[in-house]
Amino acid sequence: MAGTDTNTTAIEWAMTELIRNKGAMNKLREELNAELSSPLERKLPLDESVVSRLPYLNAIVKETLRLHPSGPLMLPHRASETCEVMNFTVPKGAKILVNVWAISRDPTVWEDDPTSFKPERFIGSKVDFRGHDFEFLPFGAGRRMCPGVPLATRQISLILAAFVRNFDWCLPDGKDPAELDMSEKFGFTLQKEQPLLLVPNRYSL
Ligand code: HEM
Repeated sequence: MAGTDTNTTAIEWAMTELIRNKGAMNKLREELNAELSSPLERKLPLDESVVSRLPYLNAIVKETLRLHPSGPLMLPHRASETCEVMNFTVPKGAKILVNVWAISRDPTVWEDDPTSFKPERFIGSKVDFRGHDFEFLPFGAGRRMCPGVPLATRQISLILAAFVRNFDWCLPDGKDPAELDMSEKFGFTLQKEQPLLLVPNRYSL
């Protein structure tokens, strides 16, 4: 998959959700202001060492990848042997696609309003995208899992933090965020059908 479309798609969906969910945007801004409060930190550009101190930002990245996994069907796998999975026979050589998109919204696993953007569900939760929690597999699992996880999560987090720390964002022409088109374009990566267009206004404390 590699990391250009995947990362930019994730950032676009995260900003879309933050514009629609003002409470989450404000909470992230509060976390950034509180954590990066020293006069020196306010002046310096963000670096990756801050990411581990920003739990709400981490939760936003996870919640974005839950609702909008950049690789909705992972990459195709092939069964090396015939095997049984939950009473289904998977014949040797079958091509396997894992529907990560559907698993991430499954109401039997994600009980609290699974189609809503709620980063709070990951606060205090041990569910992570390291491939051990099968209800949440935006980067796959096992030997062919995405090797770009550390780079992807740092890049996405840092870019989002810089966007929200330095700018107030709104939609052009006073458009109401509730009316944003959330249609998805299914493909190799899960892009927004209508690209997100936002207007930045400089913000400083
Ligand atoms: C939001 C960001 C990203 C997401 C959601 C993502 C997701 C995925 C997924 C689902 C797979 C298939 C895993 C499987 O089939 O088990 C994959 C494979 C892969 N990804 Fe990523 N990826 C992202 C970013 C990156 C980045 C930044 C890089 C590298 C710089 C990268 C490099 C790769 C490579 C090389 C593979 C193939 C691994 C293999 O087949 O052994 N990805 N990725």
